[in-house]
Amino acid sequence: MICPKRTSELLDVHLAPFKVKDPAWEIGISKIAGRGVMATRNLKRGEIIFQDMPLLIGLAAQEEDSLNACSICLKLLPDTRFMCRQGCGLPICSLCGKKRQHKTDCDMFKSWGPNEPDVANSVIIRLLCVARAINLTKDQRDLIYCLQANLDNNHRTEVRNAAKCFKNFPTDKKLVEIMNRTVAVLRTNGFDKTTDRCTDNQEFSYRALYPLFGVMNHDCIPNSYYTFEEKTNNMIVRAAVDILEGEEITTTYTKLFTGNIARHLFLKMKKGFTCKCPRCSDPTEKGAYISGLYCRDTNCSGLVVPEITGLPHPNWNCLKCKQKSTHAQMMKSQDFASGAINAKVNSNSLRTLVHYLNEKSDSFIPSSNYVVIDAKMAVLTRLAQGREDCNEDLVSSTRLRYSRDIMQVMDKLGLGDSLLRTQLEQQLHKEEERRAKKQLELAEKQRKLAELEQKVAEADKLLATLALAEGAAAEATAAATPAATMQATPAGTPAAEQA
Ligand SMILES: C[S@@+](CC[C@H](N)C(=O)[O-])C[C@H]1O[C@@H](n2cnc3c(N)ncnc32)[C@H](O)[C@@H]1O
Repeated sequence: MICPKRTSELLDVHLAPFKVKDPAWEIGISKIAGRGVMATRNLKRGEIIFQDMPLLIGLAAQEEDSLNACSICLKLLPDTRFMCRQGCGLPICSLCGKKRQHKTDCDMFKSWGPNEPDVANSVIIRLLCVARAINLTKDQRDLIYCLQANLDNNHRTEVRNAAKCFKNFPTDKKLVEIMNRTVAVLRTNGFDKTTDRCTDNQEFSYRALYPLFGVMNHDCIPNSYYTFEEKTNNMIVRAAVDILEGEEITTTYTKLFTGNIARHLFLKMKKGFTCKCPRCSDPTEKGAYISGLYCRDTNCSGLVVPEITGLPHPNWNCLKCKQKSTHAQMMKSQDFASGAINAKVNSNSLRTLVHYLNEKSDSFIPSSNYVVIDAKMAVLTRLAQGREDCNEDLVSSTRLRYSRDIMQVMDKLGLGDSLLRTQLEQQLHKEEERRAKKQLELAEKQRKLAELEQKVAEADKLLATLALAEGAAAEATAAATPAATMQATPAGTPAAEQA
């Protein structure tokens, strides 16, 4: 492990633009693993702990990504004529084509001679983030070397494959070593294909190295969360809960709503370690039962959860009847449920999906299971994009119900603040406001109706009084008419008709 002091010195240089008198963090020896980021004072939930900026950033350009995105601003471009005309093999927008960073990238790749410079090649575009390490300053390069690099047999493959796409790829051992090391550092500490960010529903697909963030260790219930500044891509890390002075500041490397086994496998395979946090040591995951499935015994209504063994295929136990099941048996149930729900998630009808989740899925999978949570998240995302085939009442009740369901899971897990919680709270708030406004409008309508009804009643009363008065007047007139007049009227013709 490189000493925390040297790491701090290099980080100070990197983070000079954000220098503050009394930083809330320092690099220290971690109880979790190697170095870690520690709180230098008590921190309140929501407080900014630090800002970080990318030392390296570039398009992820993975196979499933569209390649027509600018290699500088990372924004999606029209899907024709987006390649640089200078022959470097990089996609670029008209604004960024004039920037210094592009000139540096373009000169470097041009000198390597891409085989087909006019054709977007994912291997070349993906390499850019790594190759940019060559043009960093010595301090910046030292910082890369200072970060942990999990070296496996595969870490040289990326550069080896990229070399085949150029005519004059560097053979200088030092340059190739810098790139190979950068690949390993990016894999250990970086982001790849982040799905955390999107603008106008367009997902950013980039890989990046945020060095201070790279020193943060993982916890399945992290005590911090991050957001990004749109224009600069800078990262802002905040306290998710109150943090005490001296406590380690942790982040999560995995999705939060995955079960113990899936997280264990991901961390083992991708990050090379086994997490021993309290959530990973609790078969119920703090009572959230995210991996929970129904007992295979049809007479038992218990939930079955995996044993904590650290093995990828543990046995499962029913918490009620204590019956044991094999991993393969429980995976059959999970696969069946995942298949059924995902088929509905991928179908076109949002109404059908909501109906399925509300009325059907509970009969074969507990609502706490991650596949149900994922499906509810998918519904909320689709609702945020438009109403689709749902009427206003269904949209409103679904938003309220699913946001509350997901927040309940977060509370059970003990998750503090996060971007997701903020978004859910905003949705709930908006929905509650909308409902309150609708109720006010309804009350106003009822008030007006009551007012009208009262007016009608008063009018009726007035008419009745008038009618009475007219009747009385007619009677009085009749009574006052002299007998002579009556006699002068021809026989059989009422006086009124005459008039
Ligand atoms: C991004 S680095 C974290 C900083 C690292 N501790 C250091 O000294 O530079 C990621 C590596 O730290 C270790 N690590 C992080 N979180 C861990 C955890 N919860 N349990 C065990 N090892 C962990 C693993 O070796 C992982 O590959």
